[in-house]
Amino acid sequence: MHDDKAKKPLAPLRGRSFSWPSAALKISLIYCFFSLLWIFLSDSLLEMMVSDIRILTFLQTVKGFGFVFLSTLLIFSLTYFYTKKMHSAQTHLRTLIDTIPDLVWLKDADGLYLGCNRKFERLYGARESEILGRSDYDFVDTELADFFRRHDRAAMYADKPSINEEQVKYANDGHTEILETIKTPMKDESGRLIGILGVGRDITLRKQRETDIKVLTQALEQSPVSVILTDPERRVSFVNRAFEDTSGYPAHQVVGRTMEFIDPQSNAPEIVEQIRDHLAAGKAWQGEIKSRRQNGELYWEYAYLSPVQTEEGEVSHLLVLKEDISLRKQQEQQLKHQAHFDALTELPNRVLIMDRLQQLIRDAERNQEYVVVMFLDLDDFKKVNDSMGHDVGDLALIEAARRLSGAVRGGDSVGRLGGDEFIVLAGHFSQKEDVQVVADNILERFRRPFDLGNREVLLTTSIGIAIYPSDGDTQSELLKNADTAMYQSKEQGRNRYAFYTDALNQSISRRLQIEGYLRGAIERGELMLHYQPQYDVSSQRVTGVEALLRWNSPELGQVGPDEFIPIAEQSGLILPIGRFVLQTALAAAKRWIELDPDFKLAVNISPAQFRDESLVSFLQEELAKHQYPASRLELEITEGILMRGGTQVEETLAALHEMGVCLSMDDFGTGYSSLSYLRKYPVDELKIDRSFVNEMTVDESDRELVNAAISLSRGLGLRVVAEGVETAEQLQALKELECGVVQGFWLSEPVPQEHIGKMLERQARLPV
Ligand SMILES: Nc1nc2c(ncn2[C@@H]2O[C@H](COP(=O)(O)O[C@H]3[C@@H](O)[C@H](n4cnc5c(=O)[nH]c(N)nc54)O[C@@H]3COP(=O)(O)O)[C@@H](O)[C@H]2O)c(=O)[nH]1
Repeated sequence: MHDDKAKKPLAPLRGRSFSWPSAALKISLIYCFFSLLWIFLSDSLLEMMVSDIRILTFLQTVKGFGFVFLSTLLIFSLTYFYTKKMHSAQTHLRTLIDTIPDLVWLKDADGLYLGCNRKFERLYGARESEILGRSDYDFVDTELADFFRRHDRAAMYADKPSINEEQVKYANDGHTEILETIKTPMKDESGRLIGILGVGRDITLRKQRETDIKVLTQALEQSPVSVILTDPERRVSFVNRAFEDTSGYPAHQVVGRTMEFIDPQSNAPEIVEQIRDHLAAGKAWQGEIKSRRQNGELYWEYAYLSPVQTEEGEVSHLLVLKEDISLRKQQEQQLKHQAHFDALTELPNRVLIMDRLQQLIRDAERNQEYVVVMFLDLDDFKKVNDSMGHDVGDLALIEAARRLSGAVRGGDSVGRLGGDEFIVLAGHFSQKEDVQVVADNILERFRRPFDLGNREVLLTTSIGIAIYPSDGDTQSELLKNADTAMYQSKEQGRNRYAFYTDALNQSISRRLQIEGYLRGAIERGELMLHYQPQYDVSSQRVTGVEALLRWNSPELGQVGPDEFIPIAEQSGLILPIGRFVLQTALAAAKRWIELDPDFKLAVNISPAQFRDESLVSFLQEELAKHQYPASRLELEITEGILMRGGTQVEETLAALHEMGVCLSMDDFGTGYSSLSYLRKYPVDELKIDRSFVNEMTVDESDRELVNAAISLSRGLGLRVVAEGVETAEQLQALKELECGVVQGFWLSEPVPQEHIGKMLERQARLPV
């Protein structure tokens, strides 16, 4: 391999004469032929023509000069002709080598450059003449030069062309290329190895494309979306892993087979048709479809079907992308369900019920029928929730929903509006009277106690009924009016139903008006207190007063507390109002207690105030602020508060008692008048309701009841106050029954604050 000849550098590619031997031979032979011809012909001819030896000698000399001249001319012509021909052949070859976009070089067996083309010059940043006779080690780092050398040798040893890839950096401008290099061992005519011819082709772009295709293939393969590629006849040529995983079909079972993209059995015919039409027209289609897994299970997919076109516009493939959207569909279903159904009871919620009502109204309008809207509210549900906990409250709501659903006909709807409010919609009534049957049926079902976590609780419902078209012709109007009627049934004593009426509507409007104007009445200074004196029967002196709230509304005029206090109760306004009353009354009574240390201030406390957990601390603060003795304050509470009972009520009562605040049971005799409350709770006073006092002089039984109340109080050591004394006879009768304290219009109506001071100052006595 390493022979001496091979080591000798060959002429560079530029200027090398690869046809020189044959051209030289041709010239020599032609010259030889013509010379010999000349010699033979010219001498014979001269000898034939000239006999004179001198002339012959002269002519031969001339002929010799002529021969030299002609042969010189011939040699020049031939050399010129062949040199020109060779040069042009070389130039062509050179141009060819320099023009091809590949790198071309020739190295001897020792790795010394024998020639290279222009592109190669750029690689090493040197002229060919500077490269010749030098090796790669003179131009690139050792590692790369070793690499080149290794591959050169491999090709030479193998004695056949070898291909390898290499990355090179051009010395002229620093850019890099990936080359596919073909190294071919070069031999001379005798078959001796001269060296190695290298051709390096820039495959950077091809490589980049290959990488791109690889990445794309990997991306398709790893894509979470199912990818299917088919030919125009729907024969599958590729499916990715997501397709296999989602559909359950392994690739080998589908590739090569014809595939339908949509299952006509599971999808709407119009969708199937749409897809077929689109694809037939060479158009893309996208949308939701139902697909079937290999195991037969149906699932939702979002599909994108698109014809793939060649540059010429021919459909070469169909690309199908599909995403499993079953989970999203399921969530959508859930959301839809949540948007329309109550999570606890599974009943339709307000949105759906309003929708159904609208539908019922439309049907009823067409068929000249009635639609019934029943608004239901569970009575005392709050009590269940508060006393037994929300979990039990939830059980009660579920059971109520079950009972309501069982009480209506198949086509009727039961819904939950929220909290303990339900709605029943019943259509197709031809006469209003039938409505009562449904309402009675519902009430009947609530008569049985609810079994709530090992406790039996009686939970009734109040129903308000509005009927289309007489009570409204829109859903919202009917619902509002049914709600209004429901309040009416609550007020009428609960566990009953009430029909909506116009009068009812008016009373509700008034109620709403009052509530509206009552808001901010304190801040606007519209509320004030009057005080009604209470007289001690034995001393005949004013011993105390009852604080009574007055509201002078600029818009509504004087509104009585018996009208606005219940509204304040229901709207929650009673809390700030109640605080205002206590603060104002304590501020006024502070002066009165200075005039009479035994003076007693009575203030009405409503149930909502009593449920307010800050009542005790508020009172403590106010009593301290006004330096008013707790024992001189009396809170008038109704039996209702005690009836509701519960831990909070008991704790508040105990705390008030502890503070020394007196408790008076107001309106005694009108409610259940359960004597057990008097034993159970720390009550200090009974206030006999004015309805008994009013009648006691005309009705013996009322007199007896008053007598009984007084005796009971005496027996239990309680103070007794008779209210509503309107006549001298009534006062006399109470005196006879030895009633302790009296109060009433005959003695004094509720009066402004300044009157009380004057009364106390002049030590006003009972009118005789
Ligand atoms: N929670 C609060 N309730 C209050 C407050 N102020 C008043 N009220 C309650 O409103 C109801 C109506 O009160 P009012 O119109 O003030 O009537 C009181 C007296 O004016 C009336 N009364 C007194 N004597 C007579 C009489 O001889 N005849 C007659 N027809 N009425 C009379 O009785 C009402 C006082 O009743 P009572 O409270 O039961 O002692 C009423 O229920 C008030 O409690 C308040 O600030 N907070």
